[in-house]
Formats: sequence, structure tokens, C-alpha cells
Amino acid sequence: MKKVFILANPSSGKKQAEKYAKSAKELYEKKGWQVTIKITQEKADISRFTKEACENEFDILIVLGGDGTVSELVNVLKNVKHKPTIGIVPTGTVNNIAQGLGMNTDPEKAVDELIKGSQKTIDVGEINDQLFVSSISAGSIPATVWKVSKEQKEKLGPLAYFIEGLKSLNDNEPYSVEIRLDNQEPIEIDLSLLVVGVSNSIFGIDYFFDNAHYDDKKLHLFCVKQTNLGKQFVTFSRVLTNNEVTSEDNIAFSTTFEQASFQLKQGKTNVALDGEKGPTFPLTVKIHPHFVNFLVPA
Ligand SMILES: Nc1ncnc2c1ncn2[C@@H]1O[C@H](COP(=O)(O)OP(=O)(O)OP(=O)(O)O)[C@@H](O)[C@H]1O
Repeated sequence: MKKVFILANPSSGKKQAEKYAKSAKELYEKKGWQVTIKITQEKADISRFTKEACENEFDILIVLGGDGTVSELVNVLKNVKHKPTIGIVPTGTVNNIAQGLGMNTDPEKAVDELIKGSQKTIDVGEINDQLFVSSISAGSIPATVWKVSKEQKEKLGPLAYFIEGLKSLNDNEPYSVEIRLDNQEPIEIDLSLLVVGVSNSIFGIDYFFDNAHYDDKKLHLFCVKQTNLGKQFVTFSRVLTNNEVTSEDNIAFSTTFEQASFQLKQGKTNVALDGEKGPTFPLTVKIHPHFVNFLVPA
């Protein structure tokens, strides 16, 4: 009999996680699975319950939450002997990770999809000893990601990020970064945006890195150089309308790497990790290929 641990963050998204967790338990028990359900009361419970699921060797750990919850949970898996297979029921606001895995964004359908699903071994990124499952980013747009209030997120969903992002183009402060990719010579560039992603879906845009896959053993880098507001706007519009990210006038560029370092040479900027506040510069970033199994639609 499969041992299944359900971990639900009731504060995520529209606050429906507890409700869906209970209906998931009912459905999975009918299927003959042995189900334990835990509802988090605070952030620290995410790692506490994940450790419990690993120590007691559960086969499957189903998480009901958004990117923040999934990211917190995956960070626990770095130091455990037994990693359960993870399944996501996306009850967050943006749910990039679930989207990148091809999960249904309707939690009810996702609950059902996980029973019939298959397993996929996915890559994760590491930045200064912290794991990320979706992306890290630096610049005024990512800085707004964690400034977006819970209320704005509930009301506007992913659109809240876009609106705040566009507003932030105005107070874009220049910063200069020395980038060293794999064994290449370092380059120093004045940037307004730096994004490193594990999969295609970033900031709620599911084609941000069009060719990226969760199991391609690569990290994907997208940079926008410092330029005037108009050109930046055009570049972001291209990204948002699924056009080429590499613009003719070299304002933006994208590439892939396995390990890299980023050193801040001038100015200051914040780093976001899976939509939450991340570490500070200097950054050492690498891929962990095939780190953990996830349940994905069949
Ligand atoms: N009871 C709670 N249990 C767990 N985390 C909580 C709780 N209350 C507040 N939080 C906060 O919720 C954050 C995780 O929320 P999460 O990111 O999963 O949802 P979201 O922000 O709605 O979705 P998304 O990140 O996809 O936009 C945690 O980092 C933690 O700070």
C-alpha cells in the first residue's frame, strides 16, 4: 500500500488548500493509499512536516501550496536519506513550478491528475547553498515580486506582478555585474534584469524560456542590458508576447550554463528566489541534475 503524506499551506493563493487537501485525502483513500494529512500553521511547519515525511519514508508527498511552499519543501530534500516523490496541487497565486511541470492549474483537476500521473526526475538550481525550483532574478522587476502584497496577488493574480513590474521600470537603478559562465572568460555588463531559470515557466509566463525543460540538465540565463526606458519596454513586450528574447540591437541575450558566478561590481540590486526574497551578491549558481522525482500528468 502506498504511504502518502499531504502537506497543505492554508495561506497560499485563495486560501482553499485545506479544502482541497481534505477532498484529496478522501479520493486517495478510496484508491487504497494510506494517507496522513498535515495543515501548516506557520512557515516553519513546511520544513518540519517535510522532514517528518522523509524520516518516515513516505512514498509520496503531496503539497498544496504555491511556489514559496514548494521551494521551501524542496530545500529540505538536500539533507535527507529518503526523498519521497513530490506531487503538487497548485493552490498558490502564480504556481510557476506546477505550470512548468505541466500540472493542471485547477486544483481539483490536479488532485485527480496526480493519481493517474507518471513520474519525472527533475533538475533544480542551487544558489549560495539554497535550492531553487523555478528561478532566481535580480533587478527592479524581480524586486517587485516580493513587494506585491497578498491582497494584490489575491485580487489580480499573476497580473499583479506584471503591473508592478512595469511601474518599476521607472525606478530602475543601474547595476553592473561580472558574469562568469562555466569555464568562459568573465564579462562585466551594466544590467537592468538578470533571470536564471530551471524550466520554461517564469513570472507566470509559461514560455519565458521557450526551449527549457525540467530535465535538460542546464540552467537558462536571460539578461537585459541597461538602456533607455523605451527600449526596455519593447524588450519586455517581446518576452511577454512570445517573440524572440534576443533582440536585434543586443539589448537582451539568453544562453545556458551548468555553473556560474555573479559578482556585483557597481550599484545595488536585490535577488528574488522562487518569488521570495533571495540571497545577496556574490552569487554562486549551479545545476543539480535529476535531483528529485515529481508526479506529472500522464
Ligand atoms: N500557515 C502558514 N503555513 C505556511 N506558510 C505560511 C503560513 N502563513 C503564511 N505563510 C507564508 O506563505 C508563504 C508561501 O506561500 P506560497 O508562495 O506557497 O503561496 P502564494 O504566494 O499564494 O503562491 P505563489 O508563490 O505561487 O505566488 C511562506 O513563505 C510563508 O511565509
